[in-house]
Amino acid sequence: MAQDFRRIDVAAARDVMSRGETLVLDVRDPQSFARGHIEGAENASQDDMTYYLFETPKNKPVIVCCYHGNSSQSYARIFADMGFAEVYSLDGGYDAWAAAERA
Ligand SMILES: O=S(=O)([O-])[S-]
Repeated sequence: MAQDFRRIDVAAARDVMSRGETLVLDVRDPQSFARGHIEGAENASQDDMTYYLFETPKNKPVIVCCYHGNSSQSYARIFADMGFAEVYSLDGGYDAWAAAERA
């Protein structure tokens, strides 16, 4: 049975990223991404998803980030359904990440 994705907060996302190579996929629009993003994140449109789904090793942790943590869950589910072992959706999205950075 496919693993489900997990929702994580900013602190937990930082923990995952600190463990090593993690694919952080930011699914926001390019302008928002250009204004600020999680260091090392890749900006992915819906059209880019096939590439990431097929070119990313299934054992690499994937964190999906959107604006507020809603649409990222749909993307995270796709990765989980495709057999990725560790898939996360960032709760609160980039808004929460940026707020934590400012704190
Ligand atoms: O607004 S959103 O969190 O669904 S991208």
